[in-house]
Amino acid sequence: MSNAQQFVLSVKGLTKSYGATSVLKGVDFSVARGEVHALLGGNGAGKSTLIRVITGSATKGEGEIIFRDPAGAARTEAEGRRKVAVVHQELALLPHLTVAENIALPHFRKGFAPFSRKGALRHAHEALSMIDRDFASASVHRLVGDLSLHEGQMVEIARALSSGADLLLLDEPTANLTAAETERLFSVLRRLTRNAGLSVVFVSHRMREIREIADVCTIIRDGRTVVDRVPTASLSDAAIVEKMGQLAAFHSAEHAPLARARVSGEGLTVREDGNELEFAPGTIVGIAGAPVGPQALIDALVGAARSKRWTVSRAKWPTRFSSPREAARLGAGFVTGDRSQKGILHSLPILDNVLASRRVVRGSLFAGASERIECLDLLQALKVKADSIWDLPHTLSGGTQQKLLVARWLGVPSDLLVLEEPTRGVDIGTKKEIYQLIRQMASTGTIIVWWSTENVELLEVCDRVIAFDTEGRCSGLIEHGDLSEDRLSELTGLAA
Ligand SMILES: Nc1ncnc2c1ncn2[C@@H]1O[C@H](COP(=O)(O)OP(=O)(O)OP(=O)(O)O)[C@@H](O)[C@H]1O
Repeated sequence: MSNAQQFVLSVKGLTKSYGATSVLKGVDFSVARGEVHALLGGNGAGKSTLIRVITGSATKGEGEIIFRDPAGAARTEAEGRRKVAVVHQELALLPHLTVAENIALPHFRKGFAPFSRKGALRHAHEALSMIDRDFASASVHRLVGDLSLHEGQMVEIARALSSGADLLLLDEPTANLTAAETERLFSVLRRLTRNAGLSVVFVSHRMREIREIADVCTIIRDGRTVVDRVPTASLSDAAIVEKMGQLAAFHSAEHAPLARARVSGEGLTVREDGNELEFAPGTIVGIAGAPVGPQALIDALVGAARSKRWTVSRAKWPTRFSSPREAARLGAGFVTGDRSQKGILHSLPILDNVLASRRVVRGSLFAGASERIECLDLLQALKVKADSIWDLPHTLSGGTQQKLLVARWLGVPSDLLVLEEPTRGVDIGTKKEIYQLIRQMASTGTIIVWWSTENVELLEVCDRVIAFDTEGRCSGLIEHGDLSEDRLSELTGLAA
């Protein structure tokens, strides 16, 4: 078999434009059988667009896409695409169907195979058990619409893993997973690539995960391939960031001091049965652990709680906010981790997306000329490149949409800002800049509550971390000096 025939996928000179915007300008990308291949690049570089063109959900411009079977023979594009499974950045599940139906349905789409409920249940159970046996037993009958974002992500991954595809395209699959789930996913990927010859394309901005799982990498920058199939181990972090065009941002923020001057003012106390936590003004408080515990606390802090588990205590604040709107108006801001369903206003332009929280806080409804300037300043602070502030958010890449959610709260005077995975999908350079912007907010007295599934991020950013165990109980409070990944794993019950 020639070298080229070992590639399950070869893309050559691929171009793609949206109207006048040229997004892919001649991309080369080859994936060999049995490898995990990291597809890297800054926000807006063209990674998701490349995936969409490969899977056929977007049309291509120039160039060729060749799929090959295990014997090295070329397949037609239609045949090749049938052997590709994809996990997109945003969930693509059918909310009115059960978990089992969502996982099994693609297997019943060919020919006249009748749908078998029993077969679907068995198939879904086996698929989910690859990542989490307990979750498999507890979830197969549930409606997808009732799942949390994190649970939905597991279903989506299980569906791809069990699809029988030759090639898996995973676009930031670990964004909503805990460290333990990510580890389990990685061990399944290792097994399937080694034993079954599966090929995996892994898109991520998490350097540690890239190094842990990917044998080779390709880097795209501004729609062109700048690094083509290079062993990941042969490139340092700085070299990767440099190739992505972000070295300046990476270095300028890398050594930012954590220490901030003490801020005077009123803090915040939260209570549940037997627990009392005090948040001093200007502190960055991390939250770690499986979602059930952090979610209950966050819901109470932002006025979204259904249960009465946590109460909040601060002058002029009620013990329980009646709604997120009341919380925002009283000075409690929130960046949701569910970008697509709860964050982005899909039918409103970028301008309204950026100014949404200001409008709620100020009670204003109309965009004036000053708002446009404010919006452009905020976009500049986060280096958002948009053709026009009147464009809809779907014209922006996933990481860039995430920046809009963070921009919403920059400069809004808040006593508390709650962030759920605020750097989800954000590239390495911009991540560092967001850390800096949030530190600046903390230095003006805002209490920051930062939930992340990425332990290294908690270590880098937070003054203290509240840990929750897998049952959702508060299991400890760790000060910055005592923070370590081992300590976090111990208290959360999740492997680092
Ligand atoms: N439907 C669209 N119309 C116009 N421009 C688009 C559209 N979809 C994507 N783009 C543009 O294409 C470029 C590449 O976007 P893409 O989503 O492929 O980037 P990415 O590398 O996946 O980024 P990220 O890391 O943020 O997910 C961006 O500049 C984006 O604004």
